Amino acid sequence: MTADQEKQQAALEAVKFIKNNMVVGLGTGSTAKHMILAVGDLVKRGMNLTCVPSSEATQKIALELGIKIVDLHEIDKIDITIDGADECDENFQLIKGGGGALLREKILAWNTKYNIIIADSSKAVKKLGAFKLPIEVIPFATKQILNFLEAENLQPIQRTKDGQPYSTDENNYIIDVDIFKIEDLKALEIKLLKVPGIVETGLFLDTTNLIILGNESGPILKYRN
Ligand SMILES: O=C[C@H](O)[C@H](O)[C@H](O)COP(=O)(O)O
Repeated sequence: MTADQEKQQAALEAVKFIKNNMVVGLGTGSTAKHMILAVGDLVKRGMNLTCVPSSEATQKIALELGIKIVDLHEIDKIDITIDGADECDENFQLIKGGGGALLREKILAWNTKYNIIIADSSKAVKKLGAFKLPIEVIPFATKQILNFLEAENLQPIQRTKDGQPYSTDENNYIIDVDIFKIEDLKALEIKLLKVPGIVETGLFLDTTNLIILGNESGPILKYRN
């Protein structure tokens, strides 16, 4: 089974949790794309769903499929959000934001009753951090934040695209840092979010309810108690 087949398998398993009349949060990325396609099929078959996209890219795909999209301010709470991850560990902690969508994704996750993460099996790790942690920052403060992260030994690298600073849907920049040696991720999160100009980090430490991993002999479902 290829990684992409595992992603699709996890996505198809996850959409089974979607029921009629739900408000559904749509994640971002290659795994989430399989899920959005499956949500499009549910809608075509007559299911009434209202969806909140986590990025401009996801919104575009969803609209092309005829999925009803609303802004977050138009609804109160999201029933279920299905999203991908760059890494997940055994404690339901995640690194997200490889595709730059971490800020809106985290806002959706925070405002969702039930969060499902879908991934191919390579995303499940013993310890987070082989994947660099994305941090979203305000452009005005980028230089000083890079200096701060350097002093913290986090080996910051500002993300670029076509030789220019990478810009998020919220017109911010991304700095990727190395957290592999960090033991206390909660303390790191608190420290980072205290820095003026750091808007959000790609650490999702306590929002996930269920992780679905693609697997050769059928999807693996890990429920958080
Ligand atoms: O910013 C991007 C998101 O956090 C994605 O969900 C994450 O990067 C995983 O993407 P993919 O499913 O393409 O590996």
